[in-house]
Amino acid sequence: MAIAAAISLSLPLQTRRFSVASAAPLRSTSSLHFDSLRSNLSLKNPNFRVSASSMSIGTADKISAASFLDRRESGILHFVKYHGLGNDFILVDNRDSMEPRVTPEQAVKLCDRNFGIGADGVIFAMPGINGTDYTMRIFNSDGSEPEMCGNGVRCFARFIAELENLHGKQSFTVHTGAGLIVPEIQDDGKVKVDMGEPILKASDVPTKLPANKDQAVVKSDLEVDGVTWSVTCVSMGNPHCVTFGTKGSQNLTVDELNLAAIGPKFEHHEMFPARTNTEFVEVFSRSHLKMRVWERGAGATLACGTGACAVVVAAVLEGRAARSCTVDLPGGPLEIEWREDDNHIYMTGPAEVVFYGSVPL
Ligand SMILES: N[C@@H](CCC[C@H](N)C(=O)O)C(=O)O
Repeated sequence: MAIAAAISLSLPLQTRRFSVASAAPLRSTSSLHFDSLRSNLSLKNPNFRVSASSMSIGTADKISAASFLDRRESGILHFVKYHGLGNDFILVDNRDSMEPRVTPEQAVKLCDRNFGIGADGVIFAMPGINGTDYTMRIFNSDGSEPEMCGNGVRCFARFIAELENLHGKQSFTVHTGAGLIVPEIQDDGKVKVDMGEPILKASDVPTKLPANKDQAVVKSDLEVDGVTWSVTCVSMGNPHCVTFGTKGSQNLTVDELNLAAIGPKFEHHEMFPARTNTEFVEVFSRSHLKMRVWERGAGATLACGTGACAVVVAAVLEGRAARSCTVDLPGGPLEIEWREDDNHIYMTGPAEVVFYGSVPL
């Protein structure tokens, strides 16, 4: 279900007033509709206020995504907010330029859940390079720029399908900091993504932990705050540290973890020169895993696509799971397959519109 909002924005500091009726995704039939949501919103205005007077179920007006985003008033950013299993992003149509329309500092403000739109990151749809159809760039909610985002690229695929007539084509190529990524929109609306090959060489992850299996770091000891964790390091273009628990312990119960306390200690650990995303994993069976994630640059999120891929790679390398798994995340499940024939990882999951909106920059 998509949530569509009718948003009235008044901009007291700039004495500008306009209203935006946000649109449902073109293919949606009915949606949760925020009626009379009125807000005073300005990213330049620290006194950001929102109040909702009523909420009802209804069929949202159908506005073309392309025409909505095509408005080019200067100083105004039109965006669509999407989520993939609760990992949420502000999608920006940047197809006319290789220069992001939002700076890292503005991204931090836009992502703020109290004073901004609220998101885990800002994603830019840009012209393709090196023969690809598109380029995807992303800023984390702390303003840093990661190489890749798995849930983000599923949202990106749905965003492109809304913006452009793909002439029945369901798949296209995307250049990212992690190389070539190929999403494919399935008939059920889910997106299956060829995420490429995992990188296991320690110095390329990167981690300073010494390699202990070929060039990889598998089931290695990592001391965090006086506790020895057992970790496997995997890059999906971006770095991941995967743990199934502390050294010699039984299966982890991930719901019991104090993620906010332990997560930052992994993220900023001296063994990870580019910081790291960290996945804490519980094994239900050889094809069913559960994880919680602390993301580099975003903190605890409801899902991480690259993280789920890294988890399956680590589980296979540690002999805990088969190559095809369902990975449960706080926001829902992802299907992950690490194929033996091409060494590529395939991730399948949903991507949904949350709302359309506009903000002054
Ligand atoms: N949530 C994303 C990963 C986003 C990037 C990450 N925070 C990083 O800095 O590497 C996903 O779904 O993969």
